[in-house]
Amino acid sequence: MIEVNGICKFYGQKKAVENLSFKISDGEIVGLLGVNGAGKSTILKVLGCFLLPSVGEARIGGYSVTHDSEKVRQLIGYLPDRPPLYHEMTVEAYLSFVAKLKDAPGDQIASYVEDAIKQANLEDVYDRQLGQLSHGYQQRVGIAQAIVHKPKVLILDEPINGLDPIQIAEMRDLILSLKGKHTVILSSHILSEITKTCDRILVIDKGQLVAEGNEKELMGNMDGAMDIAIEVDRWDDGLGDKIMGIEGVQSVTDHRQEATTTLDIACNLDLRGQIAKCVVESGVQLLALQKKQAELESLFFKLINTESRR
Ligand SMILES: Nc1ncnc2c1ncn2[C@@H]1O[C@H](COP(=O)(O)OP(=O)(O)OP(=O)(O)O)[C@@H](O)[C@H]1O
Repeated sequence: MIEVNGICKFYGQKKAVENLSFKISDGEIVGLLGVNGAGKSTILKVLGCFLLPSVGEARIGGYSVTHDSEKVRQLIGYLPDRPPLYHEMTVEAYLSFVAKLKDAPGDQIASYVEDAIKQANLEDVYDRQLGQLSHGYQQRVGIAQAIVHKPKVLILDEPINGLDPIQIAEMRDLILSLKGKHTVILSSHILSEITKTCDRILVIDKGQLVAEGNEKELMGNMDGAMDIAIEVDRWDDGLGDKIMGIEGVQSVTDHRQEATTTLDIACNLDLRGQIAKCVVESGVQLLALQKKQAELESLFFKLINTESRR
C-alpha cells in the first residue's frame, strides 16, 4: 500500500531524510520511532503530499506522491503534529466541512460525519466549539478529521503527543480500533507506547532507517546481547574481575546485601555456562542465575546508539 524508494529530503543544506526505503502492506499498523529531530515528521509530510522529496519516490496505492498527489490525497487521511482545527467551529460543523473538502459523496456527508464522531468517541462533544475542548479531545477531533472521508491510509504524526496517561490509553484503543479498516503509519518517540499499537516498527535515526521489525525481532537483532543476574552466598573481592575476564562480558555491577550479593552482568552473547563455571571455581556458592529481559529502553538506546545523549 505504501512504498518508499530511496527518499532524501533536504532543507537547504540540512539533510533531514537520507536514502530511506520501506514498504507497508495493506492493513498494517506501522510505527516510525525516533528521537526528536530524527526526521519522522518530514517522512510523514512527504507521504501526506505536504513536502516534495528532494530525491527518490514514494507511492501510496500505486500513485506517486510527486506526480499524482491529487489521487494520493483522496486515499489518505493525515493528522499533522498540530491538528488543523478552526476553534470557532463546532466538532460536527468542522467534520462536515472537512468531509466536503475531501470530496466525500454529497448525499453521505452526514452519515460519514456521524461515523467519524462515533469512531473517535466524540458523541459527548459533537456540538461544542473546538476551542473549548481539552487537548485530548482536540487530538481526537484531529483523528476524526483524518478518517472522516474513509481513506484507505492514515498518516498520524505523534498522535499521543501532550496527552495524559488516561488520554494515551484511550488514544491507543482508538488507533487499535482502526486496524483492519485502514493502513496506518504513525510516529512516536515513545518505544513502550509504539510497541502496544504497531505491528511493525521502523527505527529512524538521523533521517535513516537503522532497524525494523516487531518488538521480538528488534530484540533478536541485538547480536545476542543479554543481561544476566546472579546471586551468590557471599561477597568475594576478586569475583567481579574474574567474570569481567570472560570474553564477551561488557560490564559487571554488584549489589552487596547483608546475607547475599547479586551481580548484574551485561554480555554480548549468552555466557550463562561460562559465568556459572567461573563462580563455582571461585569457591563461592551460586544461589541463582537468570537471564534478564533486556529493557525496551536499552534496546532503543542500542538501536540508535545514543548512550552518550542520555
Ligand atoms: N522547515 C525546516 N527547515 C529547516 N530544517 C528543518 C525544517 N523542518 C525540520 N527541519 C530539521 O530536519 C530534521 C528532522 O526534523 P523532523 O521534524 O522531521 O524530525 P522529527 O523526528 O519529526 O522530530 P520531532 O519529534 O521533534 O517532531 C531536524 O533536524 C529539524 O531541525
